[in-house]
Amino acid sequence: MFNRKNRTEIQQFVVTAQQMQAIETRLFDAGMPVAALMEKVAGRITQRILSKIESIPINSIGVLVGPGHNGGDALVVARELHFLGYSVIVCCPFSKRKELAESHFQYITSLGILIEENIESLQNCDVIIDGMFGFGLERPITDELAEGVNVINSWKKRVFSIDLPSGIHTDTGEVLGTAIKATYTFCLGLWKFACLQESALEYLGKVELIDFDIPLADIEEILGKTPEFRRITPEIAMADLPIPRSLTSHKYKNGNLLIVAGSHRYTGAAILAGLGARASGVGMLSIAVPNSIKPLLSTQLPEALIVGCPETEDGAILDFPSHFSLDQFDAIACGPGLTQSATSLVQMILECSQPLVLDADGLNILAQLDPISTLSQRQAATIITPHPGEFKRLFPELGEELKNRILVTKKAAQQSGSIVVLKGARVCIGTGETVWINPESTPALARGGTGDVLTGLLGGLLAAVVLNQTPLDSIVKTAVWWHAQAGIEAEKDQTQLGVDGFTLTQYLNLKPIQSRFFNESHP
Ligand SMILES: NC(=O)C1=CN([C@@H]2O[C@H](COP(=O)(O)OP(=O)(O)OC[C@H]3O[C@@H](n4cnc5c(N)ncnc54)[C@H](O)[C@@H]3O)[C@@H](O)[C@H]2O)[C@@H](O)CC1
Ligand SMILES: [K+]
Repeated sequence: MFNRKNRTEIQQFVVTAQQMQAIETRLFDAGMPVAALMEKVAGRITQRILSKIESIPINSIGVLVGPGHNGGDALVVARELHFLGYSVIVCCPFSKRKELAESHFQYITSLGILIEENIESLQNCDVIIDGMFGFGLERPITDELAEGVNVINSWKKRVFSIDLPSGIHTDTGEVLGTAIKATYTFCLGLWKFACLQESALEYLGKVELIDFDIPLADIEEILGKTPEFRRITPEIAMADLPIPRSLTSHKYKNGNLLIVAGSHRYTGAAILAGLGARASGVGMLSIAVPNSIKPLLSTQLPEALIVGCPETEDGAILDFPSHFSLDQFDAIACGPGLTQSATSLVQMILECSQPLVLDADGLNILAQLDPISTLSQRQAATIITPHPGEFKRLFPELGEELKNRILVTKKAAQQSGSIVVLKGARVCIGTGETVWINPESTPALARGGTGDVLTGLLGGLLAAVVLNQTPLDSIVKTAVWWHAQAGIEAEKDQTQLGVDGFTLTQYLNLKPIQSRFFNESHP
């Protein structure tokens, strides 16, 4: 029996407009008629829209139609909804259409479907289907068309965008002039970059992929055997989580992590990183902090070995205690709350030969040390976790390119030879060969302290997998996805304002996060 599960991997692939066009061209060259494909795709879009509107009372549906094949899709959807008995109003504010769109336009005219040119004519519709532009948008939306889009947005109706919200750049996700604010975006065939770019987030609404059976061989031909840009799925995120443990497992097999964090001023950062590492299940945890805050850490993390360190006059770590060796650790996580006074310590850590997660002040100190050459010289893997501000300090010449977060992450990873975790609403992970993007998160995580938790979690997983030689980038995906899912779960219980760093740590080991994966992969 045909098993559709082997198509779940297409949920991972992310394409540019150019790549999508190249893939579709292969289908057409192989003999798939363009009109047949449009018919098939629009049929699936119709089904998806129906599943969202079945339970709500609908008097009429407005369909916004553009001049190209996005408009063609919309016309077929309009026709099908008409045959299903819905009252449909089509609005096409263009006098010229591509041939196939024109043909559908003529046919729906013959069916007596109401056709208007003025966008205001959709004002009384209960829902709007946006088929104005898809990946063929080539210039900003201006003048009357822009006014029309803004009017639609002002109605705050339920809007279903076909492929992309009209006005969104397919690759950067930027708004070109203005853009439709969708309630749902049904991305067609393969995920477009824009669906994972932060600049488009306020416009996308909920995003869903509509698979239309592009053969995997055609995808592979254009994207290669291991596509460069990938979306993290639950299966991918959990694949390398080091569970279940062997029945004869012991603490030394589950990683030995050293966290270097905190200062007299930022005590909490060390605690939150420690709690993040605790949730990772790491076998052995040591936390190096300034001597004066050692008692506090011991109270909060009784299982950890707290290493009290000599401190600077302003309460930062000056150095490790004498006879302290970094060699005993499987991995090091360094940075949260150190302050910039810990420069010599960070320099020493950068020179060690342990895999390293570097965050926060660790990154600010690195920024002053010729970051690219320092990172390139490291003998072990380095994972850096900058937010955009830290990123600009580390890679000033890439600062301007931050509008395309996916591409800029790739460049930074290639230049530095590190795994780059660019933080934000859609975290991008650059490994040199691949950029992974986390598709789900919550603004509840946008507050101080949640990053410290990620550093600890990442460090703990890193220490655990170094021993079993799992590729390190795989657990970076795990940590980023897991952290975001914990935020989402915490928000459900605690509201969007209730997810402080400590609360977040209490949700990391929640069963629903792991069962979500198991439910999806073992239905
Ligand atoms: N290629 C295909 O056969 C398939 C395409 N599909 C649909 O087709 C879409 C792509 O179709 P197209 O390549 O025709 O592109 P679009 O339908 O996105 O738009 C292209 C048209 O818009 C015009 N245009 C672009 N920017 C404009 C602006 N700012 N103001 C006014 N006019 C502007 C262009 O001159 C062109 O006529 C996809 O997004 C998807 O919805 C799907 O049906 C699947 C198959
Ligand atoms: K659209």
